[in-house]
Amino acid sequence: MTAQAAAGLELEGVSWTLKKGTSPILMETTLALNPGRVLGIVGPNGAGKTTLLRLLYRYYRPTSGRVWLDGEDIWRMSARNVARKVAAVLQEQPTDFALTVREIVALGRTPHRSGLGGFGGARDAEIVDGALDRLALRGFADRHLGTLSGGERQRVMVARALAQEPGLLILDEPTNHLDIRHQLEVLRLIRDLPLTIVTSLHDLNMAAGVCDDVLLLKSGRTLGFGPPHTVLCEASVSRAFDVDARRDHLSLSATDHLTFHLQEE
Ligand SMILES: Nc1ncnc2c1ncn2[C@@H]1O[C@H](COP(=O)(O)OP(=O)(O)OP(=O)(O)O)[C@@H](O)[C@H]1O
Repeated sequence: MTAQAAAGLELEGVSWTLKKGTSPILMETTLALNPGRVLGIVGPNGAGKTTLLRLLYRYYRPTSGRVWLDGEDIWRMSARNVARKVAAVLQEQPTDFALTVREIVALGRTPHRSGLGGFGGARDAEIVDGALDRLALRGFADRHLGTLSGGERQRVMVARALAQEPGLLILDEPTNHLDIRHQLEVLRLIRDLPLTIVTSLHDLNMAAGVCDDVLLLKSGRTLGFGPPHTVLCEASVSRAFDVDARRDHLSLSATDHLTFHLQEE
């Protein structure tokens, strides 16, 4: 259903400082992501994950460095063009509780409408229905958002982002509030969508299972960037989270699995 091609993303020495004279919340970060890749941002509380995501959807302007989207500096693009290319699903829940699920998902079409109002017509309706189907929300289409559970609302926000037909999808902890089955479904969706995706994740095993690349942050500093099996090694994870991390190979599922233990005094 995505009409737009996946976007290429590049960060070139991007840092962010709240106020002059204070230490950066995100230190200079450089990375490149080819179209269609899934990048996981991981790290302990306060590491700078949300800050980095905010820099990607043009909510924060970098203090230094640039964010390039398909070779264009996002601060040289119009806000509308960024909104056409980048969709974000954030932690904060919306307050549009009086709108129906279909109305919320249809809001995803807003950046693509031209002129004043401009009803979307048949194509918009088709895209909205496609997004509702993808998140198994057809049965909820006429319910008011305020009557939905936290997990159902989370799925509505993902559907709205898909209706936006972005080239880059930003997800802040997308599995929060979701039960195991819906977590697995969202992870499968992340793997299957032909989009470039940047997602913060607390669960490192999940990150290893779904991401092509991982960025490991601690106190705003990059501890590693690359494929999960390289970045999420025992030494780096132990250092980042101040724990003893152990990586075991599970022979039945042929996957690696991290477990964590408090360091001995
Ligand atoms: N606007 C702000 N004013 C003051 N401090 C801020 C602001 N934004 C971020 N910070 C601080 O910067 C650090 C990084 O915050 P950020 O929300 O990016 O971390 P995070 O990795 O997403 O954390 P968590 O896993 O707890 O959600 C934190 O110590 C936070 O308190």
